[in-house]
Amino acid sequence: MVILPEFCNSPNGNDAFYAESIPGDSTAVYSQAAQDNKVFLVAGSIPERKDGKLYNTSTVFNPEGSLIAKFSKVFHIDVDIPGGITFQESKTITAGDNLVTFDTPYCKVGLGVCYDIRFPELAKLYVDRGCQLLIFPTFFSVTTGSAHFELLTRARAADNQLYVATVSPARDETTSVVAWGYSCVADPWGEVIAKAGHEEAIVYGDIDPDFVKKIRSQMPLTKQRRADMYTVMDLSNN
Ligand SMILES: NC(=O)CC(=O)C(=O)O
Repeated sequence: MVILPEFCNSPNGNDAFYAESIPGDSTAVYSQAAQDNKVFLVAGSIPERKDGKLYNTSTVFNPEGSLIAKFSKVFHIDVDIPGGITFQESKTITAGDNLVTFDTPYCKVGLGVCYDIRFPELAKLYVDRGCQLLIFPTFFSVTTGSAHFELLTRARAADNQLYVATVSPARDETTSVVAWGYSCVADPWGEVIAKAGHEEAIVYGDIDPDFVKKIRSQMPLTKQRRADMYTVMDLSNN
């Protein structure tokens, strides 16, 4: 499986990006690349134009090149951190309202995009749907990435006892939002098993579904939840 970062075909900024429909020129390239290389391709995310609105959408292609999943970012990054980053994604992007999973011969995968990783309930719902791997194409800024990028990757992995892959663009100091970089993969114990620096790189992480089972049987957090005290309900449209 190959994973690309958030906005992998476009600049990222409050309003400076290039949008297209799905299917479109970019997804045609992704489909061909998945087929040529016989891989599952999680094609990061792209600004999607649909029904007069823009979405931040991730597409997934199987090794035959078919589009098998499509997820639009659920949570807007609307933040104002003086001296750091001001971003109002809700001004331009419409939020998605579906959870999306896809099956591979190896494991079931749940999708989020970037800021979605900050909402533990989303990841928890994917556990309930049987996922062993969560994928987040991302574009964290240097301000928030230095504080939270690895922390959130490890936290979602440890509290859900599954693998989490967070994939970032390399850092480019000339762009309006400078990406943090440091793509990484954390395992169900919360350890980082693969990590890039901030420069361009390919990072390889081995996903072992048996290790997910082992950690969950040694420490059965899901069974130990107190449903008599609280619940997280899946009200997603699909
Ligand atoms: N770009 C994002 O959606 C997220 C981000 O930069 C952050 O959470 O920080």
